[in-house]
Amino acid sequence: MTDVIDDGGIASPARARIGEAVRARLERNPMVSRIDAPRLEIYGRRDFLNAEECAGLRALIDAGAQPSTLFSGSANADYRTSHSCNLDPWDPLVMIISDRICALTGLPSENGETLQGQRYAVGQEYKPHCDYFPVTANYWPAMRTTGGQRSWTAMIYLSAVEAGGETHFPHCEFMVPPVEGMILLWNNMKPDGAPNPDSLHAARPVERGEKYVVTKWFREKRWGG
Ligand SMILES: O=C(O)CCC(=O)C(=O)O
Ligand SMILES: [Fe+2]
Repeated sequence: MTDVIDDGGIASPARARIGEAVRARLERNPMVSRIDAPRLEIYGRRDFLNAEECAGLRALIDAGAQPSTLFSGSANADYRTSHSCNLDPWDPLVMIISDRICALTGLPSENGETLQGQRYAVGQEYKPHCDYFPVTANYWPAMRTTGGQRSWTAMIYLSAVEAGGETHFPHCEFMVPPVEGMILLWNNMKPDGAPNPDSLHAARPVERGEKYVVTKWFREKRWGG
């Protein structure tokens, strides 16, 4: 590829400002804890959703779940073996939860992609990946003009898992076991606004039980262009 425009792969004052604003807001919130990882900005908050809200979202996922695809649309035979679906953005519960995530982070709702639901059965996993877009990918030109790079990820665990199913950050040497109702928030960018390779993460295989999550990815600009 000769004409890659690498404005999504390098430092960016605009993306740095997004990181700074969210970080400042989360640091002020007494319900939110920073996870101690020197090279990654990552925060957690328990009881972000109550049991009824988790059950409601699990039912929406059960109703819509299809075998997961990868963003690239490539075959995902063993890379992302979960079932997933985009949740209806006009569903009242989805609207409430999306608004709550925006209020927690301070990020504009128009920058947020549709909430995506995911369900992992025993043995299913999502192998190590970064949520930001590689600028060398064939889909980057389209992403550039429809909101640009992904900045923060917000992910909520909707079920406890009896064994396995942790979200693992291998470069940071920690993993988070699912806790029903807990939200995890991390910045896919470094403080200077360049993609952070240390945000690499995986969903470890579920060993016992069933894992449900919803994920919301925030673009640096309005999603959809
Ligand atoms: O299920 C998890 O723990 C991680 C999910 C994830 O990485 C994603 O949806 O991008
Ligand atoms: Fe991810």
